[in-house]
Amino acid sequence: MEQISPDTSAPPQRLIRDKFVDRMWWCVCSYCMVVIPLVIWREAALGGGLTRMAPVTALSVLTIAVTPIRQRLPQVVRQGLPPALLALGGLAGLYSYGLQGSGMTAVIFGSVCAITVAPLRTGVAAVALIWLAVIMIAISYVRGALQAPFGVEFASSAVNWVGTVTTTILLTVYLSAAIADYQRSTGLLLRKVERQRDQIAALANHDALTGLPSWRLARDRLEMACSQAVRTHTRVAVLFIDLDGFKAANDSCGHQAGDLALRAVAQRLLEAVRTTDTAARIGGDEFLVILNGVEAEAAALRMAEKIIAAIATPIRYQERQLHLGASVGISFFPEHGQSSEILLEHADQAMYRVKRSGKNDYAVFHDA
Ligand SMILES: Nc1nc2c(ncn2[C@@H]2O[C@H](COP(=O)(O)OP(=O)(O)OP(=O)(O)O)[C@@H](O)[C@H]2O)c(=O)[nH]1
Repeated sequence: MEQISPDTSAPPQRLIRDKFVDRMWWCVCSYCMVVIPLVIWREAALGGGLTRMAPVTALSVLTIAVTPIRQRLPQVVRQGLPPALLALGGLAGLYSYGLQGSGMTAVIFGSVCAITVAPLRTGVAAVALIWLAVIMIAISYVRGALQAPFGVEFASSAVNWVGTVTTTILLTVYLSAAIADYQRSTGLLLRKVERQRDQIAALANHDALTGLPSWRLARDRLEMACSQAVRTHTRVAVLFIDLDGFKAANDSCGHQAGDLALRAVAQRLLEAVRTTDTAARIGGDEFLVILNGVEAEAAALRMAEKIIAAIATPIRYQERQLHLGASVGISFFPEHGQSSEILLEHADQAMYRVKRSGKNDYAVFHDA
């Protein structure tokens, strides 16, 4: 799996943009290496020297020269030079040869680069200026104020076509690769963000120690179970389980033993309930079981007995045995409440009744 970057100090968007700028730099550098001899060739063929393209040729030479030290250039220069060079070269080409050179290609790619690397407003302003210049050049040609220095004869010559086709292919290949890479990196970043979002959601919805759903997720499941029970004319049972003797086990054997006991209880609850039911940890030594589609109260009571028996089985910790019990309070939807909060509160009250009357047993909520 490709890493976006090992450097975690810089924001990922900047790392992706820096990578794109570097690819773009190589693209422009190779373009310059091909364009300089082609321009010289073309200008020599026309017999006009380097007069028209001289400033762009000089800028191209400068770009090639500073390529080895591009990382040390100020960020604004590193990001701005390649699109500026493409756009200026393109405009100079359009100005000099009209549509008979590869000027338009360079202008288009220069605009794409400017809008990709610059902040939105600057990019839009730069592209607007570039295209204003294109329109002015076009109007000058249409009105006859500007004329290409060669006629049909040169336009159909090998020199002109080799120059136009080569530079267009070069720009297309390099910039397409750079843009594809940019998109891939952005996709990777998005997937990373999605994974982290899922992890955060999982952490919020699950208890870190036991892996059981937290109250947050259990509440959603309880609400769904209640809606389903209304449709199927069944009931939902909420079993509030508080461990007995947990503090003593924790105090005598240590916190690690307590953690192990909590994980063991979670495992036993999962084994006791159906996969369609929910076992959750909602507090220190408090668990919740939600039974869906309960048809008769007796089924929930049998489940309470099963859970009490499962938790009563001693838990082995090193050379010792941890003995726990469970006090279980039960409430039913719809008769004991319409909302998840009320159902939980009533199951809690029933559980306290068990605690007060000797623990390790179950009781169903009643109003009295
Ligand atoms: N090891 C461990 N202990 C915890 C954790 N969360 C809460 N506790 C401890 O669990 C204990 C819960 O106390 P009580 O509810 O009074 O325990 P109890 O002995 O079962 O008492 P009753 O509920 O009155 O029967 C406290 O000592 C908490 O410190 C945890 O994640 N790990």
